[in-house]
Amino acid sequence: MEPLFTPAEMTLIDRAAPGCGMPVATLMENAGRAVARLIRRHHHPCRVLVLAGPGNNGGDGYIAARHLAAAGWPVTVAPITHSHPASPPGQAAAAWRGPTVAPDLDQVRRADLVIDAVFGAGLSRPLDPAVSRLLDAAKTLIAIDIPSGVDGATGALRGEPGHAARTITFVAPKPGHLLLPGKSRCGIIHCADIGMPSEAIAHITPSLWRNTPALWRIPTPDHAGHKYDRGHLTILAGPMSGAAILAANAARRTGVGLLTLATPTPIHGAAPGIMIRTDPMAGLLADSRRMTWLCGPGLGIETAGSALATLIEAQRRIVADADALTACANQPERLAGVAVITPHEGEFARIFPSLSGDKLARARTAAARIGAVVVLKGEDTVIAAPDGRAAINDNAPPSLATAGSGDTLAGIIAGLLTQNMPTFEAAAAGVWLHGAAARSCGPGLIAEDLADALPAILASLVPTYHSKHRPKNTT
Ligand SMILES: NC(=O)C1=CN([C@@H]2O[C@H](COP(=O)(O)OP(=O)(O)OC[C@H]3O[C@@H](n4cnc5c(N)ncnc54)[C@H](O)[C@@H]3O)[C@@H](O)[C@H]2O)[C@H](O)CC1
Ligand SMILES: [K+]
Repeated sequence: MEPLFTPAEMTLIDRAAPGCGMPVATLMENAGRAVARLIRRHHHPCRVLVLAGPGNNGGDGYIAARHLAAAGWPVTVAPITHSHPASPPGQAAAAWRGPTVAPDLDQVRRADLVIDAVFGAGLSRPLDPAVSRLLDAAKTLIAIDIPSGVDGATGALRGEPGHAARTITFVAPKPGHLLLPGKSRCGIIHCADIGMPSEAIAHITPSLWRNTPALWRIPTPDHAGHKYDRGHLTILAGPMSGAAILAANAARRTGVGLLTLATPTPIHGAAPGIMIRTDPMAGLLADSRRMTWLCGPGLGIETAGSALATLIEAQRRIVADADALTACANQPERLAGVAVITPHEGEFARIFPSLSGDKLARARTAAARIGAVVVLKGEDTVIAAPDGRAAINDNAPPSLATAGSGDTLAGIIAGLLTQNMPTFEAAAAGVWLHGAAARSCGPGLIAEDLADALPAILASLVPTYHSKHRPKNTT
């Protein structure tokens, strides 16, 4: 699992380090060396200017400068302000024997590569515009820990940070590396091991992770199982039946045993393996095996709203999307009892108009308020559980911004839930699978492609699945 630590949590870890036998100066030495090593690995020797701030981030910059200079690179340091001589960054500055210049635009323009070591975790107020101008003038900018001016906890911009080509952070990435708009300033993100003792890291119990397959486990069918063991998903279909069909196709690829489209009027064009039922919901709900339902895509706002209430009353496991969310505009209490909601920012704002703040905080607050997992979609989708756990997804390509993509995501999540995957894990896995499927399709993606791309992605996650189930070679 890949936890994400806020700057405040990172500070607690840093403070615990000396008590675990790891002085700050050694961590700083390791951090600066890691920065120099990564720069040498990814760039050819060139003129380097280090913009160094007053805190430990600046200290990392001085040490990176020393290691690059020792490797023969022409390096100059431009201190933005000076540090206390007795502090670890002050000592790192004192150990710098190379050229030091005033931070001005000419110096920046003369450099081929600029290291942003101005502020990291300690950013406490907006960046001075004069510093922004320097960072903005860099030909190639490499940020230490986080681009100066990006709030590591939220990804908000405090002032105008530069656009880094790469960012080298330590111990664990921070939420601000994955959340917009901060994410767009980080470039390629590297996380370096600086020898932080595990006892110091253990001071923090993570509740936020990068959404990777280490966070969840995809259900696999049992050898002796039958289709009912893999669950029965019912998807409500309405006037825009294509949305429900897209969701159904994706859900079936996740491995559900049976799938019904419940529709008031016959549907044409659905795959033959999909069951179409035109009887009233009450009849379908009489079958207790119909536990999991997807409500919303293409349904119509009024129908979705009343169907949602019926399903909640019947204590079903519900994924609410699209029209079911719009039906709850300004009335989040109508969602209490659902398992997962999958709003984009517009739908979220309609349901929770009074919630403000960063994306992570809003998703967590909403999840706690309605007692359901919230999948707040976007390039930086946040998955938040009512108990405070959250994940940030970072594998979604921009090609996913296409009609029917959201219906497909809702279908994938509902499909995993149908197979009894725990709710937070099913939502997180669904978001990741959706992104991975889109990536595997490449350019020209249409929503119909996503379901067909799922088997290869699933096989890559469960490598023993095929060999375990392939008949023995008898020749
Ligand atoms: N995570 C680790 O294990 C390690 C991280 N290291 C690096 O240390 C920094 C965090 O260091 P810290 O000294 O706490 O903060 P900063 O360097 O960001 O600067 C704090 C300093 O700056 C002043 N300040 C803040 N914002 C502004 C502003 N907008 N304008 C002017 N001045 C500002 C603030 O008052 C303080 O004086 C982390 O990012 C890593 O790079 C260590 O090397 C050890 C290991
Ligand atoms: K920085």
